[in-house]
Amino acid sequence: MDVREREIREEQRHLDRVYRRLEEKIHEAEFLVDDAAQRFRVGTPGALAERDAQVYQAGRHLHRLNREFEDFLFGRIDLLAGKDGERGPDGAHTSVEPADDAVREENGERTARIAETLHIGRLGVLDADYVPLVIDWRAPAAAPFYRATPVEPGRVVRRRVIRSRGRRVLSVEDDLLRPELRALLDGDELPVVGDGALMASLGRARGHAMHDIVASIQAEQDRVIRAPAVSVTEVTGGPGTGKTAVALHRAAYLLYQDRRRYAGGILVVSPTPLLVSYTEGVLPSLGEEGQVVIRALGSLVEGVTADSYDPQPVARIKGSARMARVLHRAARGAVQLGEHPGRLRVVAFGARVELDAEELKGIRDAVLGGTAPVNLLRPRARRLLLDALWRKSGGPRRFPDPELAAEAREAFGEDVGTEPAFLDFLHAWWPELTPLGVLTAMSDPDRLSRWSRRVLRPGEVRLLARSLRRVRPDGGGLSAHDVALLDELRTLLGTPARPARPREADPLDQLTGLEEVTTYAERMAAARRERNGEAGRAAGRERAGYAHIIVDEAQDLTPMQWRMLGRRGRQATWTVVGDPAQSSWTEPEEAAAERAAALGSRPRRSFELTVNYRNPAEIAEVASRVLARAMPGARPPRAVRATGTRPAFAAAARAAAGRAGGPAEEARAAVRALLEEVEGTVGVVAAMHRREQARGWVAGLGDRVVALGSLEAKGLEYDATLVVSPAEIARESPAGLRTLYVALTRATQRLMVLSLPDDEPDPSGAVPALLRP
Ligand SMILES: Nc1ncnc2c1ncn2[C@@H]1O[C@H](COP(=O)(O)OP(=O)(O)OP(=O)(O)O)[C@@H](O)[C@H]1O
Repeated sequence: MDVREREIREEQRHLDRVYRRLEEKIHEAEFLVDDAAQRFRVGTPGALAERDAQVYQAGRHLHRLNREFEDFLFGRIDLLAGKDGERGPDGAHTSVEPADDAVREENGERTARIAETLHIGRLGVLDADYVPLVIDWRAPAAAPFYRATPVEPGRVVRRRVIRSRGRRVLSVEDDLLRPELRALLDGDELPVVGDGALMASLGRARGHAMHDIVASIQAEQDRVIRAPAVSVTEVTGGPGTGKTAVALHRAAYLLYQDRRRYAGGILVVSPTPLLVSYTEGVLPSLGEEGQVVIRALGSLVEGVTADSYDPQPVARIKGSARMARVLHRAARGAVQLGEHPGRLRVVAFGARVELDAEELKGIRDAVLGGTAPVNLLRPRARRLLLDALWRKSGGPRRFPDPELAAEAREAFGEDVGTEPAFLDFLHAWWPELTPLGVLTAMSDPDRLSRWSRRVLRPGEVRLLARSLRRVRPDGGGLSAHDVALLDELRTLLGTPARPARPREADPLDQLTGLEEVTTYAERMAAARRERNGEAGRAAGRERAGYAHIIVDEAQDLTPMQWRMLGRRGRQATWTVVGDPAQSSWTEPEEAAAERAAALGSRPRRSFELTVNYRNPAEIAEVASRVLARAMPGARPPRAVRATGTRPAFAAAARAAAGRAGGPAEEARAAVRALLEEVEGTVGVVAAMHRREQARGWVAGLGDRVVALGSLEAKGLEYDATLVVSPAEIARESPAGLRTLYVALTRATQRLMVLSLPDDEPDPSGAVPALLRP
């Protein structure tokens, strides 16, 4: 038997032991759950609450264990003896540094004994004697698995990544961190198998979902993941440096560290729904669900989902901080659009009393002088109307005594203020406004031009009004940029108080311990309701604020989007990841100001990721030519591997570019070639205006192929990418070159570029002008 097989067998033995122990735990948990009802009937209330909490934890645990993780156990470290003999709560020794006598000189050789072996997995498992069988990847004892490098190995001699499927160990890959040592494990020399797990995992074919990287997190990434959650953690790094992966692992780590603190919920914000569906499986695979909500920017407002894209010039207007002023005026202007008779007539003291248009306008202006949200100003409007009617009906004259006058005024308010004539008028004259109602009211160019005087230019007003005409009363036709406007309007309008409805049990609250008084049975019932779909809503329900907010692709947020996020994170700590070189937003200073306002004056901690794990060096090199044009002087991340294959170039003739369907034949031929070359996915990226065309090109080529507009490619990756017409993508907006840089950095194996005549491909190699050195 060769070394590899023997080592696989050994890990298999350990995995079998782990599963046997898990099964015991599952039985224990089942027993506790089944037994719950009886135990409610005995004991003091305090003891019951405690048991109740235990049962609840057991139920959660059971649920997680039953999900049969794909690779429950994925790592192992073999360690030298530590400086002190102390053990942490997970049963492992805590010392990071080796003991002074851990390494000895024997026969001229440096020799050491492996004193401790730890297995790392998705959950911690102790055996019946509290000896750790598996250490949770987030536990302090697991940190050396990620942190140790040959330069600073600490106690780690060998790091092993174990790949398994279900209960079967498939392979092991080792890194030797102290190659200078002769290390002995149980008297035998420590065997080393394979040549590193990172390379093995990077070379693997990709699917349509992102995978966790727990088995191969690198030291610079680990430092971000485990950074203490001081107020704002900022992470920058070029394409493929693992920013998204690191952000998601950080969410899991924070929950593990302090579940109670983050029970307030963690919000992860992604730029597009495509990126949400690409990444949403990662946290469940790390055993974290429920407390983390992943939302696209266009779905941050409850009950609203953006389903369309704005052309760049429109997006620029909608995203601009200037919109805050326009919306302020629109909210206050829209309240004047209600249809009403133009004057108010009531009967008081047996006579008719009337307020004419002029008087009403005076009152409205006075009400709007208040700073409260418009819908919340209605009680003030009511009061000022009644005051005016009281004066006009001669009330003050009738009651010279101030005390009597006050009483009479109150009675007057109760009589007149409840008359149907008055109530109908008030509802029409001070209508309750909805954000969507105001937004659609802005689609009238004359009105919009009034509301945006001296803020937007006439051309901008026309563009914006035209774009808003697409929004339907049911909320259809909204873009992600409209959603930020709706959110701003929601704040400007306010929500009037409604009669309280009985409170639904919120599954998130259950984890906070705030509802300690609820019984286990109630919580199980809530969980059942959730499974039945009632509370898909609950999990995704809008919260007033989050405990931690993670912003992915932060460079793309517009000022209005930062304002929307800021409102959700007043009390939150933040992790903000992004890459200025990939920004498709054109006014970075304006966005920086709103970003600073959203994050507040809290202390910041910044990290930079420097290694590109996605693109082979050959692709990274071509992309860096565009980076040099887009941001002269910017440094691209260092690609960690090479494939030996250079990007391929093809050119379509002028006739193809102008055809109704675009260069369909050429694109299909290119995709077919790429499908032959790679095992996994192929992404076709074209300028936004060719998005629909591009979908047509790939029709019928199978579900390994996806076609996207340039702005949709953010954050995604494919084994092979076909980029169609760099020149068109670059011309789309003032940030077009950066968008092109994004498109060129999506591939993990192969890149092909299809040029149109405008790309000015060089006649010999078809390399477009923008991509030539
Ligand atoms: N330590 C790692 N081990 C294995 N794979 C990794 C590691 N770090 C990153 N990767 C892989 O590299 C790819 C890029 O990661 P990710 O998408 O998180 O990068 P990014 O910085 O967000 O990129 P972009 O800025 O282009 O969106 C992913 O396939 C990810 O799984």
